[in-house]
Amino acid sequence: MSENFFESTLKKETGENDNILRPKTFEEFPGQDQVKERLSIFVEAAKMRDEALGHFILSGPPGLGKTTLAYIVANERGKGIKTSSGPVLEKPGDLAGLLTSLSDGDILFIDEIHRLPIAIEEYLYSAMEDFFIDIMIDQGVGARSVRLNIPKFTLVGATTRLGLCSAPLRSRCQHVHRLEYYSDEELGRIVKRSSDLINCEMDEKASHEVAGRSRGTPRIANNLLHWVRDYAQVKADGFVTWDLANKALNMLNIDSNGLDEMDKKILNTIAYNFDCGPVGIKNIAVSVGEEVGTLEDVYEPFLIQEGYLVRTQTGRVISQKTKNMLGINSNSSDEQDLPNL
Ligand SMILES: Nc1ncnc2c1ncn2[C@@H]1O[C@H](COP(=O)(O)OP(=O)(O)OP(=O)(O)O)[C@@H](O)[C@H]1O
Repeated sequence: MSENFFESTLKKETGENDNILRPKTFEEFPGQDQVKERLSIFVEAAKMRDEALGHFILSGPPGLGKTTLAYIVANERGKGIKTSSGPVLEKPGDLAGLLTSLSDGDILFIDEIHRLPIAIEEYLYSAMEDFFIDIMIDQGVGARSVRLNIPKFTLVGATTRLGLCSAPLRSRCQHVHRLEYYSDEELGRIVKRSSDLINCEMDEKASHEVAGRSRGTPRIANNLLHWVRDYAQVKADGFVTWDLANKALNMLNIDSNGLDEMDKKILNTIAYNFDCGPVGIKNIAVSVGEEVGTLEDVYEPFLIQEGYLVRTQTGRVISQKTKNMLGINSNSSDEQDLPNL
């Protein structure tokens, strides 16, 4: 397995099994209790008034369930859902096509909404507020504007970077819901549910091991579960014991804290190449050979949340917890001699 296991696993869906594993109701969705409660009240109220839900944004790191929650809201409201993503919508016509294909009350889910081109975003404003868009037809002297009325839809935007969503877009949304990393206990429930759905037998200790190494992220938990199942099938009789899960996960170079090779590379780089920081994200990206955006979206949030990394005004620094883990004595003048992770 490559050192970028988490990155690749976060960027794409697992494949055919993924839809089976996607919860379809709030009830089936462990974790994110506050967000779920707020959304279920929101849905219930819209149902009682027989209205479209107000527009809202789901923000948080990749793989935490933003898309899944949008589908659940549509399902619980009894309406349809169409999906697209910010970078895919290039021309106003793309957006017009999507909007006119909706029915009253449907959800339009736009992933990576912070990457919508500004011209498209401006079209979206009148659609969100007054349910029409003015489209320009032809160019030059023959150019004219045509008004298209569109159904009363609900925009659900998903973003990993709330800070990059424009103020006009945010102000047109009724709520912003922030998804947090899952606890090991919640991930344990997700692993149990998924293993039942894919007919993978495992003992409780094994499912806790998978949960504990999943960086608080259901998508990773599901992908690790598939790997552990493959391993147990090839190396044993298919039943996943703790020992087999442990061996399978060690093969992916994921440690017991859920840190993978890239996490360790980032922490080591700051510690040994940049004197524990502060160091700018661009320098880290060049040193570890990764894109700035991936570091910011995928790696940093978890490292910060778990207290390994601190973001300061002058750059990133490693925390005391990381120094302890690396065996770096804060007072030592010769840190280069100390062991790497
Ligand atoms: N609370 C949950 N319970 C069970 N499975 C979940 C939960 N949240 C997410 N998943 C699973 O994890 C996978 C990833 O979830 P989802 O696609 O909704 O994440 P996302 O936040 O939209 O990610 P991205 O930002 O990359 O688009 C889903 O296929 C689903 O099976």
